[in-house]
Amino acid sequence: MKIITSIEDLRDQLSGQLRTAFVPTMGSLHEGHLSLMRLARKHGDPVVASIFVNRLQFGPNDDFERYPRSLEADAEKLAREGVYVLFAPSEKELYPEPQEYRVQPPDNLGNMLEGEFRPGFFNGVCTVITKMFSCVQPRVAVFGKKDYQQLMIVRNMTRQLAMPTEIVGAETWRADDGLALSSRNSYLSAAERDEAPALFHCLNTVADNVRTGRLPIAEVERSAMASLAQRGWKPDYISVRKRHDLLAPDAADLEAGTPLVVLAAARLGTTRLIDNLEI
Ligand SMILES: Nc1ncnc2c1ncn2[C@@H]1O[C@H](COP(=O)(O)OP(=O)(O)OP(=O)(O)O)[C@@H](O)[C@H]1O
Ligand SMILES: CC(C)(CO)[C@@H](O)C(=O)[O-]
Ligand code: BAL
Repeated sequence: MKIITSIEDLRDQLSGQLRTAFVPTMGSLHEGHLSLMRLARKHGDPVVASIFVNRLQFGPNDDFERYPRSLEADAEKLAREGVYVLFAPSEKELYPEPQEYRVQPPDNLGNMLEGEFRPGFFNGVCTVITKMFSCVQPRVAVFGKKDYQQLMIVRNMTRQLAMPTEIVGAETWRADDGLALSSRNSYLSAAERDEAPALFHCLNTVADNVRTGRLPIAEVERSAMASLAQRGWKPDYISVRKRHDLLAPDAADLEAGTPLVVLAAARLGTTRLIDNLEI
């Protein structure tokens, strides 16, 4: 595996490649990331991964400085997965001047859920992904469903901007107790790690209650938020949405059996976790 830090070297290395499969990450790699590499291999060749902790998508009080970084261990894991190139640019390389040209997702999708609680987050994601795609020129790129709204926004962006990259979604990789793997899980204390699967259990309860249809959805969401809060969590949202546009379902949607997903974000101590479940 080649570790490349400059855009120019990356272009040289990948010139003439028409089937590149790309997996962008922020590093601190876990089994969920590695499952994305394996899926990428099924969709193209060579597989290119990136590691870049993108300051643009962090708010002023977010964990940019604290975000875990482990480039050497990450590179070993990627090499074992048969990744051809690891692109790991410095901030100076990717943002040599203030990034004034930005890619702004539409308000409806970009300002709800994660966008509401992390203002500017999706602007930062869309901007860095557009720039990464311009560097790597992938035919396919793989994103995890754990970041459900991000996957949808990136997919819509590539379609509306006619980018020549197909977006593939990967299932969420979980620990045996149900917790979605996430780099931020490393912030959890032992006691918090024991508590953390409650978020996924809560999503399952919501899904069960929506399926039975006995309670109004708003009531199901409220009671899920309350039960997490009672366990010491600080939930930002637990929300049932339509899978295709992430809008709240109305009675006609429920009647028609429109596919739904429940999305959640909550703080456990100082760690903010997100997860979701297709119903
Ligand atoms: N458990 C998982 N299963 C499948 N894909 C995942 C999982 N965790 C992360 N990914 C995907 O890996 C890609 C890179 O994500 P990222 O580097 O932010 O990792 P992360 O574990 O989500 O970290 P964070 O703690 O920042 O949320 C994204 O497409 C993300 O959706
Ligand atoms: C897609 C991404 C690598 C962009 O920085 C990041 O948002 C992530 O790791 O999910
Ligand atoms: N996993 C998505 C990137 C972020 O939370 O900043």
